[in-house]
Amino acid sequence: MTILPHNAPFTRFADWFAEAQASEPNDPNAMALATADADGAPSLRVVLLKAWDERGFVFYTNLTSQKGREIAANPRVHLNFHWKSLQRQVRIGGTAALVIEAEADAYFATRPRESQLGAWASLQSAPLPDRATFEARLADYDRQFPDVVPRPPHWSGWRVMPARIEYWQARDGRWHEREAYLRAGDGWTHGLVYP
Ligand SMILES: Cc1cc2nc3c(=O)[nH]c(=O)nc-3n(C[C@H](O)[C@H](O)[C@H](O)COP(=O)(O)O)c2cc1C
Ligand code: PXP
Repeated sequence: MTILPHNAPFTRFADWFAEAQASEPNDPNAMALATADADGAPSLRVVLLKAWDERGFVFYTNLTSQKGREIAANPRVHLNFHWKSLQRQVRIGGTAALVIEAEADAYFATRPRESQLGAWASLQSAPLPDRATFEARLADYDRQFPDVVPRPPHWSGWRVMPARIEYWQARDGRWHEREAYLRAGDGWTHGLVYP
């Protein structure tokens, strides 16, 4: 079995992501994120990819949200990009780890003020009695932070460190091409998969 170098699956991601950024009309960085609760029940939602390199794929969220609590208890997650106009899918299975504080601070500082206030005001995934309650909380934080809005301690990034990456390209007759990379020590093994 051939062990490929550490960057092998990422050069393909760079190419496909660049093509998606050029061709997808909306949110080419949107990816479905699957988590599982303590009983193994899955849940799935879309998040935005905000950084990626050979270490992994980063998104930001509220750490007390459903996904945040599930990942803290079980860091095994799955990501899925579906670039419809390119008829491509990328599946990434791996383990999530929090980014370092400085990385989260730096990203949070780039967000629009409204989004920063939302990160404070939203008790993400908790029941909301009515919209006015959320708006009152937004106004409270707007007063509390008249200048710079600091990153809330409950808001940060997760980096999904991949163990398996699969590239899927649609072909006529559903004779699709699937190519999977599996982590093997410092490198990767690689092979085709029936469609
Ligand atoms: C295109 C799109 C991008 C989104 N990006 C994020 C994101 O990066 N982070 C986030 O916390 N929620 C994002 N959301 C909202 C999530 O899908 C979800 O509603 C929210 O995070 C609560 O999920 P949870 O209750 O499973 O934790 C996005 C939704 C859409 C449709
Ligand atoms: N948090 C929430 C609640 C979002 O809805 C999104 C994007 O829809 C994000 C975070 C991540 O994107 P951004 O940092 O660009 O707001």
